[in-house]
Amino acid sequence: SDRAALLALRAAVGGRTLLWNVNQQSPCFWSGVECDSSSMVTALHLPADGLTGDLPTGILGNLTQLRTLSLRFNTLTGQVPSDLALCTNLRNVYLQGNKFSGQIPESLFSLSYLVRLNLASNIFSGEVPLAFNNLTRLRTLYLENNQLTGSIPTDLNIPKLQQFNISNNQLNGTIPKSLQAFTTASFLGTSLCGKPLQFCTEAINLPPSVPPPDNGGQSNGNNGTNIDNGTKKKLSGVAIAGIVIGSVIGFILIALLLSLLWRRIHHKRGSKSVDTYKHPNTELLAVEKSLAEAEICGYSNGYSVTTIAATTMAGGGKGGAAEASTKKLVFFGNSSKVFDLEDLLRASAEVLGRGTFGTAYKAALEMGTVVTVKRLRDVNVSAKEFKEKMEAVGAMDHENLVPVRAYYYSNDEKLLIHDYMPMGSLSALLHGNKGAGRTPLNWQTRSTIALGAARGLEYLHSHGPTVTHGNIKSSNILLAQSYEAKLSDFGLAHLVGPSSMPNRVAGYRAPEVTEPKRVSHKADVYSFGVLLLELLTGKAPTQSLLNEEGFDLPRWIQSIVREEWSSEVFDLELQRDLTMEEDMVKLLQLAIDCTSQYPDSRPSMTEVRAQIEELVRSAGPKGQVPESPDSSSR
Ligand SMILES: Nc1ncnc2c1ncn2[C@@H]1O[C@H](COP(=O)(O)OP(=O)(O)OP(=O)(O)O)[C@@H](O)[C@H]1O
Repeated sequence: SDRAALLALRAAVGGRTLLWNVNQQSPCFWSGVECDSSSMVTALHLPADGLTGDLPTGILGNLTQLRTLSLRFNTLTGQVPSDLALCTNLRNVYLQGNKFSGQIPESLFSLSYLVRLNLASNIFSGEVPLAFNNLTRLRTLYLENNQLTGSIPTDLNIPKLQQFNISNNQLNGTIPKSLQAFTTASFLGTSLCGKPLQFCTEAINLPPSVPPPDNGGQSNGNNGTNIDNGTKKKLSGVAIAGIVIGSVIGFILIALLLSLLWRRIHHKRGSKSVDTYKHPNTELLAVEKSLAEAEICGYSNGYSVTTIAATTMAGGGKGGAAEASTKKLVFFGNSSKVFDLEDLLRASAEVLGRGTFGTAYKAALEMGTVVTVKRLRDVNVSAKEFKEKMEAVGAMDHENLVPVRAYYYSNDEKLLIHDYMPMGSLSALLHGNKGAGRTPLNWQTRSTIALGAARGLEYLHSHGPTVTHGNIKSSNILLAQSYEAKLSDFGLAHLVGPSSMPNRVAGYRAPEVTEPKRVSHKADVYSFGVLLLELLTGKAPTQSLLNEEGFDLPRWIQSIVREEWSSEVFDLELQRDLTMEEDMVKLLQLAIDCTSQYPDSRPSMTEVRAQIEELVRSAGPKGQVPESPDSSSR
């Protein structure tokens, strides 16, 4: 009967647009249809599928196992069919962006499992029913952009409601107590009054016992003015005193700040680069100490600026500058040899950070080229093996990989030269700057980043079962303009010994991986799944270092969503636009599949890439890649 119901639906509203293969006996393979193990339809996702016309009664009610119904952004008209009440398992109903009319359907109020209901941007009219109180599990209710009238019932109380919007309706009266915790954004474009809105007029809240104005025929406005005048006179004295005291305190504070600043500058001039010794990172401390001993050329962005020579060969290493002059940088493939080792050694360099394999520097060459130099440590392989591994790495060429330009090998120094990515890493973007200047990362940006990273990893895997990344994590996803993701550090996991794998990688590592040099495709998929969870939740799996009990992102997600999908898991920046929630839930499900305990249950990167591509394509203006932000605002 599920199959018959779907065919009836297609005949009624989607004859030309739903391209289902009706020769297939099971509807479970039709696009937008999901089934359970007994082939009962559990989800119907037909967003923006060109469905038009009235939805007849007698169709949806047959889908008794339906949990999710998404018909958003079509042109469906008329009333929502009353037999929806028969779909008692419904959790999620997304009907926004259609032309449904009439009262808010009664049929919804018997759906006691309902968690999400989106009726926004339709033509629903009439009053807001008190029967919403029946929906004791409802967490999301969107009713904005309709034609609802009257006031919201004072006794309205939906106990679990977390997301609510009723903006742009013709509502008036007072906001009920149970909704007062929502922000003004939930009530814009209405004539509602009371907390949290600030524009309630006194007249509405005046108790009937307030005595009439004693100026007889004068209007309320005049009365208000009289009261105001009295208050103003009293306040102005207090205000003046406040301004005077405030100014004096302000003046003293500014004077104190200036004197502190003057002392600091004076102190710095007297003792050169004292700050470099304050860095909490011990390796930086050592490097910076050697920099201070060598030659400090300047100080910018809080990082020491010196030359690569000072940090590597000329910094007292056993290899020394003499060895450097006899060795050469080895460039890859078509990379034009625009600089040589001498240029690199003379380049001014900033420490970018210390990673699993060594320290990364940003090096600005005299000719203007900017590159990243990674100074590898704990690489105990022969020159021949190093050369072979590097050649394999250098042969990888894909737009979602950070290009490796060249390498340098001597007994004491191993350097890797990459293109510098000025937009930094995904890790910095997600977890850095949480303050006022932060640019929120919306769904479109996050899904675009996920897609780029998936394509890069799929490309690596396409070179055979032994070619893996081995260290997928957010600091190894670097960003080019337009948030195009590029994987860095590929192939390095095969060069270092187990001792070099610090605990912080553990949050991404698949449970079966015991030897970091042996990471399978499916182990990469696990790490990629953790990365997706990080993108969706905004939480770093590496938090295990800060928390004694550890923070296993996949386990945490599973504990929350086992019963029913919960929007709590999504990063707050994603929760601002829940119109894409359905897609977010799909990506969440994909991430859960990737982080399955058993490698064989995880999808391949080709499947993962294809699914993310589908999500990006269905997001808003078809698959558009977001604009890169103005660099000055970063
Ligand atoms: N090509 C690059 N362009 C811009 N920033 C980079 C580049 N390569 C690395 N970085 C940044 O420099 C810092 C140190 O990088 P590095 O790769 O050494 O360590 P990591 O990514 O934290 O750990 P791991 O060594 O395990 O990959 C990181 O914040 C990284 O994002």
